[in-house]
Amino acid sequence: MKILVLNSGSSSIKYRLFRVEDWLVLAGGIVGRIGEPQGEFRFNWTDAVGLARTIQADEPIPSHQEGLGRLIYALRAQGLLAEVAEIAAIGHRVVHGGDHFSAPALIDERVIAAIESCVPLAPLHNPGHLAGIAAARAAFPSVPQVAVFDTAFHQTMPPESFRYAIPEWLYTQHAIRRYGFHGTSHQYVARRAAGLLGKPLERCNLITLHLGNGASAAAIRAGRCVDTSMGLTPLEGLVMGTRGGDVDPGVIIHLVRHLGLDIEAIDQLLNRQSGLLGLCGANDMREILERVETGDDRAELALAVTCQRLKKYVGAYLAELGRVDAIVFTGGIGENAARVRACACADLGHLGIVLDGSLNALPSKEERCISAQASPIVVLVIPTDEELEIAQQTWRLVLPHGN
Ligand SMILES: Nc1ncnc2c1ncn2[C@@H]1O[C@H](COP(=O)(O)OP(=O)(O)O)[C@@H](O)[C@H]1O
Ligand SMILES: CC(=O)OP(=O)(O)O
Ligand SMILES: [Mg+2]
Repeated sequence: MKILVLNSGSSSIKYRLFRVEDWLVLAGGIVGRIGEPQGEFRFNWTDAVGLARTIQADEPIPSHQEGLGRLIYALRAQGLLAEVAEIAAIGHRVVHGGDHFSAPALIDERVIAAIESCVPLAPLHNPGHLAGIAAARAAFPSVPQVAVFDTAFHQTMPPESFRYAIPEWLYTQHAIRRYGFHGTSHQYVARRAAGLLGKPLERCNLITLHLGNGASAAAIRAGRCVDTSMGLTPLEGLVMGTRGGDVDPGVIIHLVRHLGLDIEAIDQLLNRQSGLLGLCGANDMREILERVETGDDRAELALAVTCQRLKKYVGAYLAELGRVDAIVFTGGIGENAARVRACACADLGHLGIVLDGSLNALPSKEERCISAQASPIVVLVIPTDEELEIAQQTWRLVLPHGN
C-alpha cells in the first residue's frame, strides 16, 4: 500500500509518495508556480535498478487540479501507481485548524468547513490547502483523505500559555488566542528524541527548536506541548527568514498613526520584509554565515539578534518546565548551522547546558548528540521529517481494524 502526502500552498504542491510497508520514499518533488506564465514541475524517484532519477519541466500549470493531474500522470508513467486502489490514503498538511482539531481528521464536508473557518487566521496557507484538498478529492474520489494540522500538537497547551492578556471577548467571540504551528515537526522530533534518550515520550521534558524559514520553539512536558512561540498566526516568536517574530504591538500603532501605512503594507512589512531579510538584506542563513566570515556587520547583527532570541526562549522554557531532559535542534538552520546552535547555547553552563564544541561542529545528516558528556541537559540535532510524520499519522487513522 502507498500513502501520498501533499503540502499544498497557494502556488505550489509539494508531495511525497511513501510505501507503507517500510516507509520508503517512492517519489517526491514539487508542482510549483501554479497560475504563473512559467510553471515548475519536479519529480524525483528511484527507478527499478535503484538509480535516483528526476524529471523537470517548466510548462504553465493553470490550476492545482491540473498540477495534480501531471503528478498522477508521472506516477503512472514511471510504474509507481498502477491502480488507484494502491493508494491507502492521501495525507494533507493543513497549517491552521484553530481549536477544532487536536488530532488528524478524515476529510469530509464538516472538516472542510472548519478549515475554511480558519482562513482568516492563516490567509497565506489555508486557501492553498483547500485548493489541494479539492483537487485531490476530484482526482481520487474513492481514496480517504486526511488532514494533519500544524496546530494539533499544540492543543494541549494550558490557558495560561494560550491566552493573550487582551479583553476576554476577543477570545470568547473571535477565538483570538495562541495556536502555535510546526506541530507535526515538534511532535516528530520529540518522539525521536525520546528514542535517543531511551525513555518513553510520556516521561520526557523537552525544548524543541524548529529553525527553518519559519521558526518556532516548543516546551514539552511529559510528552505534551505546554507552550510554544508562535501565536494566533505564524508571525510571533523567533526571528525567521522574512518574519521578525516578537515585536512590540505598539510598533504597528506607530506605523499606522505616524507613517500612514495601511494594513496591506504592514502585512507585507511583517511577513515578507522583516526577520533576517529586514536586518541584513538576506533571508538565507547560509549566505548570512558566509558574510559573517568576511566581517559583515549587518550579517553579524542579524545572527546576534537571532541567537539572542533563541536563548531567551530556551531560558523561558527552562523556567517554565523546571526539569528538562533535552533540547532538540531541527529544521534547515537547526540541523546545519553549528554556529547558530553554539551561539544560542553559549554560556548556559550554569543552567545545565554545555555543548561539546567538536561534536557540534561535525557536519552530519544523522540524528546526534552534541552536548558534553557532563552536560546535565542533553542537546540533540534531529533532522525533521514532516512528510513522514504526516504519512504515518494518516496511515494510523485509516488503518483497517485488526491490522
Ligand atoms: N548548511 C547550512 N548551513 C546553514 N544554514 C542552512 C544550511 N542548509 C540550510 N540552511 C538554512 O535553512 C533555512 C531553510 O530551512 P528549511 O527547513 O529548509 O526551510 P523551510 O521552512 O522552507 O522548510 C535557510 O535559512 C537556509 O539557509
Ligand atoms: C507555519 C509556518 O510558518 O510554516 P512554514 O515554516 O512552512 O512557513
Ligand atoms: Mg522544511
